[in-house]
Amino acid sequence: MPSTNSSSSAKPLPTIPPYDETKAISIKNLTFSYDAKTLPPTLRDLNLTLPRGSRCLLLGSNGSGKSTLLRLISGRHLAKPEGCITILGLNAFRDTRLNFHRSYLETGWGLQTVAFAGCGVPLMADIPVTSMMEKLQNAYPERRDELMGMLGINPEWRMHQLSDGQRRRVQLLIQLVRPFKILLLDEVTVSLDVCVRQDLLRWLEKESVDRGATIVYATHIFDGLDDWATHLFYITNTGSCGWQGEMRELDIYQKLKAENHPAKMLAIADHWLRKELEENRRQLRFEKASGEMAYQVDPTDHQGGYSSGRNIKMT
Ligand SMILES: Nc1ncnc2c1ncn2[C@@H]1O[C@H](COP(=O)(O)OP(=O)(O)OP(=O)(O)O)[C@@H](O)[C@H]1O
Repeated sequence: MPSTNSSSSAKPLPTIPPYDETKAISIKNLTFSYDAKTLPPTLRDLNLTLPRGSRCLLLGSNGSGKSTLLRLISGRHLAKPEGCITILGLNAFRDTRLNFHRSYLETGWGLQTVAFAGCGVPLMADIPVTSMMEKLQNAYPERRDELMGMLGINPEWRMHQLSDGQRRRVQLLIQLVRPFKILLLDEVTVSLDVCVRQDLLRWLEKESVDRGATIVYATHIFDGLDDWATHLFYITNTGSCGWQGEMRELDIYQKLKAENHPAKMLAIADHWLRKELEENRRQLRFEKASGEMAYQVDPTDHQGGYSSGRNIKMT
């Protein structure tokens, strides 16, 4: 697509003071509850340090707190103790300079509107792709063209006529077009086709290698991620840290790599999350058996009433 503007039209971004590049993202003793008075903590005593240019996968079961952690890093929630999360050396919640250097993409911002730098833009209006956040797109014409090519976006597409996957490609274009230092991704590849997803992952890797962008990515889809991440952060189903560090420090990963395992990340996730699931099921059976739930188990059912439910009586 021909450029309509020169890249010099991009306004200079607010500068970030020099920071320790080994700590692009730094989290110290983070415990977070949505309502400290009535709810137990969602996240417990988390610590994480990510250097500039790292790509960190967030792994955890449903409800473990991945989105919550990403929202805290993105500055949408206030973390306590105050200042326990710093991004590029700045307070993740309070420092508005970060709005220009940090990008956050989540599944939920999906289909109706996209919030970007405080503006709501309809994603389903009868407008062409080129009119979506036009000024922003035109501020970075080379990057826009590169992204449009990579995402296979036709500039003539009209937003109200797009499929979910096509609309998500446009969302990615808008959120990625301004060069970011920090990128937070919450399961954003859902509904992308397999080729675009692979190309996006490669493009993200290039951003971190060439420009030193730091990326945190929460997902349950591990295709194409076996050699993508430099770091891994596993949140358990109690919101605490199950494992964190560089991939090369993770023994099970090295073992699977040596075996040439075809789906290393999937195997690691399955190994850890299945343990949690089995423990959950065991506790559920125990609670049922001890009558703590609204069920009673028929003592003749040697499966504890769990497997078929046929011998469970409602109290
Ligand atoms: N606004 C909220 N108020 C109260 N509790 C919340 C809120 N949002 C999320 N939670 C709870 O916090 C916990 C973590 O939710 P979160 O969405 O961060 O998990 P997740 O790891 O991203 O899950 P998934 O893999 O299913 O997307 C869940 O138990 C959820 O019910």
